[in-house]
Amino acid sequence: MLLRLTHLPLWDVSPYLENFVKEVLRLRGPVGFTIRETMRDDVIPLCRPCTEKKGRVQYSVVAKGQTIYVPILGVHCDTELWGADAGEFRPERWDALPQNVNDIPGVYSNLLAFLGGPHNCIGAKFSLAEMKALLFTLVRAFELEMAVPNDDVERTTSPVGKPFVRSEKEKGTQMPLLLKSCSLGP
Ligand code: HEM
Repeated sequence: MLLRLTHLPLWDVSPYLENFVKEVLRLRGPVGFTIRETMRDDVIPLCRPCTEKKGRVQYSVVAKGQTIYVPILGVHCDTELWGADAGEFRPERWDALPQNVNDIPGVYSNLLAFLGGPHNCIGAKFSLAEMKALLFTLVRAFELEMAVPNDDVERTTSPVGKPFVRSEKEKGTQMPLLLKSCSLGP
């Protein structure tokens, strides 16, 4: 998928790169979840009913001091929001998003990758620029390949997911790649 960028002329790279980065943040964003603590008793309206012990409800009652789990990647993979292909890596989806995703209260592009609200990520714009600059430069200059089998790479489940090689767990975070130099495109 990455290599597709090398076949595009410079002036066509930008929209696809934009879509590509959004799709990476949707499916593989480094922050998989976060938590919040409620400051007071409250009732939170739900966008669709869910089943609790007492039956189907349209709202959730929360008590002061309760921990709320915010499933960032869970929201990004929800088929009711993104459609049946929510689990597929498909940058083209960003050219025609389903209406449902407009209600996701993220600070960036229908995603919770950088969260929302007063404590959203202050590094969002910096990291978007960094990702695009790195991808644009590296992918046009090198062919990249995994140096270990795909299924030997896993990511940690702490709030910030980091890759590690299952058979070399003692080495900590790593994702070995093979880089082959290739000529720059037009
Ligand atoms: C792809 C890269 C990044 C992602 C996906 C990301 C995501 C996030 C998320 C989800 C939060 C909210 C965490 C929470 O409150 O539970 C956050 C907060 C924050 N991020 Fe990032 N971040 C990224 C890069 C950066 C960078 C490069 C910087 C600094 C240069 C940065 C600085 C911060 C800071 C200071 C906060 C705390 C803001 C606050 O509590 O008011 N982040 N980030």
